[in-house]
Amino acid sequence: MTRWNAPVASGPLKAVVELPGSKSMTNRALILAAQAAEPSVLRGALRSRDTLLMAAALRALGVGVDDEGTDWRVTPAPPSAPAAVDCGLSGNVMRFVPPLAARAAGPVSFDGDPHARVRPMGPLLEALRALGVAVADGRRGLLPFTLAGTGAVEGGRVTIDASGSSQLVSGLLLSAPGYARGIEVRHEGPPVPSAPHLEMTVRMLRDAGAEVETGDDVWRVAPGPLRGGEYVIEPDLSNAAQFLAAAVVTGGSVTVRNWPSATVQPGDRLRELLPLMGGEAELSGGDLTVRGTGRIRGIDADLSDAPEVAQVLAMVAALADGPSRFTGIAHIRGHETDRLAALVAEITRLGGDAEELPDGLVIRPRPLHGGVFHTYDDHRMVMAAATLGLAVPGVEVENPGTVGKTLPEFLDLWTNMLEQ
Ligand SMILES: O=C(O)C1=C[C@@H](OP(=O)(O)O)[C@@H](O)[C@H](O)C1
Ligand SMILES: C=C(OP(=O)(O)O)C(=O)O
Repeated sequence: MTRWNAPVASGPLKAVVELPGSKSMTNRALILAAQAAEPSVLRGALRSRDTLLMAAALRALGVGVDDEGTDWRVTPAPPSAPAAVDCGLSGNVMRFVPPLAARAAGPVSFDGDPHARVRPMGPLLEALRALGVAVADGRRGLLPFTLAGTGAVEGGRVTIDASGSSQLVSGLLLSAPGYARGIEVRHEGPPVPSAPHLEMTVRMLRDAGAEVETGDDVWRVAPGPLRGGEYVIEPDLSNAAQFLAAAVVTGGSVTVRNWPSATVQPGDRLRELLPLMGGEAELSGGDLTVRGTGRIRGIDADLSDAPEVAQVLAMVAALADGPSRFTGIAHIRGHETDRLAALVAEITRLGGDAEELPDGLVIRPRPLHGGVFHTYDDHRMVMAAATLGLAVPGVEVENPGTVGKTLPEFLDLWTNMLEQ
């Protein structure tokens, strides 16, 4: 397995970064465009493992997807079977594709990377069963599984516990316009995380012409046609975390270009979170600039709305002048790896002091030293390690290529940021 020596910043950074498209928007646009009444084009689509797997899954179901370059063309078609879908390690693919594949007449099998086989799927599969779809899941509620649809899904009411992932709800909603009676999804259980991603699902469904009603832990999608057309994909703001954090860590300034002035992406919370940790954030002329002040402060933050930025913020916290507490993120134990355990293990390995909470972690800064930083096939562990490495010499990052999941150009962008 390859290792990458995370570069130390030689001083305060002054850099401008341009980021590729949002994974979550690209994957939603693909699923919606696949069901539309006419072809669509996605402008600024993200080319990464998770979006290419989504494109391949749709092609396996008979949808036309031309994923050359970053303007992707989708020619819709009713899902067809038999088909086999590789989910890789993508939560989007494993939760968004089955509700669409359920409409095919015949078997569609799903599998993924070894760790994908432990990510939560049960509530979604139970919901499909309740909607009349035959599901063969030998290891109940987990990958691999096979759906055997009849060519149509009746739809109707389901109640699920989506505390493990908001994607369990998003997946059901995104394909519901094609169900005979649409869907009503009710959540019962501990809070659903990642509210902005649910908002993204509702917005993108409505923009495509679906009728969606929302209430307290209940979502209704009416049956009806979706329109195709043009999807303009915003830059991935969750992937901005490490670049903007670099400004705070080095006491410099980093600008991310083309920051949307209004967005439902959870990464937009960086504008409020990084200032709490000692930076200053300014959105002007369509770009977001974060400036470090030379001081890094610990914080107490509920990250249930933005779990994707937890790992990078944990590294900033490990370099702060006081302790931090991050809560509301119990469910990230079910992400690409058990992210709470991984963060505690890696911070501790480098001499730090971190401890798991039932729903998060506490970090008490201590002088850190270099060493191998294990990344557990988790792209965001690589990005977090790079952030720490700016200030801690000798951080050797295991398997940096895993960034290909959402940002294949990460190492180039990082090096380029340091050389500006
Ligand atoms: O809907 C989406 O595109 C996502 C929802 C979130 O999942 P969780 O609700 O499991 O956190 C997020 O962490 C993931 O990266 C993408
Ligand atoms: C949790 C993540 O991804 P997913 O659930 O889409 O695999 C992520 O990208 O941080």
